[in-house]
Amino acid sequence: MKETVHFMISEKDIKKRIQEIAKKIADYYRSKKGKLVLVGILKGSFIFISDLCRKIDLPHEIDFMIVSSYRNGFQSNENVRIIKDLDQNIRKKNIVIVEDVVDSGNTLKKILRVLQSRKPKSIKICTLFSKPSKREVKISIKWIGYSIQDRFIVGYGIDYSQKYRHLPYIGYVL
Ligand SMILES: O=P(O)(O)OC[C@H]1O[C@H](OP(=O)(O)OP(=O)(O)O)[C@H](O)[C@@H]1O
Ligand code: HPA
Ligand SMILES: [Mg+2]
Repeated sequence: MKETVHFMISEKDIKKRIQEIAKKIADYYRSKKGKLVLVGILKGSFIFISDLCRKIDLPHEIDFMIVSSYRNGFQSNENVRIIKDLDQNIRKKNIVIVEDVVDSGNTLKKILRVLQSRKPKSIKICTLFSKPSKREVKISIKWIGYSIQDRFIVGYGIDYSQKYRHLPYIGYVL
């Protein structure tokens, strides 16, 4: 049977929340030394990072990584592969990893291990959604848009089997 999408968060609410997070990020880095680089994890973060970066009132650069985890249906596991790496050297830079959803934490654990080894000045994580009840590894997240219960969300860049990324609001599938 085909899944159905139920409404969860409006476009207007997301925009407002992103404005708040962007201000917190700008305030945090304003007096810090070192270049600021936002690293979007594709594909899920493509809309979030586009909206977020335009609200961060500080000079910064944007880069992307593509990682793939082997999934069976709704579940990810610990095998995460880098498909596209960063284009730049991040040594001595301040890195903000921008994610759409942190679920088990396995994707971020792998990315953090790889990026830490390149000796950036700092690495912080910003995610629009976090599902604490699904966590399998401990990940420290500096900025969280929404902490949510265990629902499979879609829209605003986030997919179910590559569908629904284009929805301007957040829904969940059942
Ligand atoms: O915390 P985890 O359990 O690792 O899950 C979170 C990751 O899973 C999703 O990406 P996915 O690998 O589905 O690819 P996508 O971003 O291209 O949709 C999401 O965008 C996160 O990157
Ligand atoms: O809730 C979710 N939706 C889509 N992809 C995901 N990957 C981890 N959690 C989710
Ligand atoms: Mg992703």
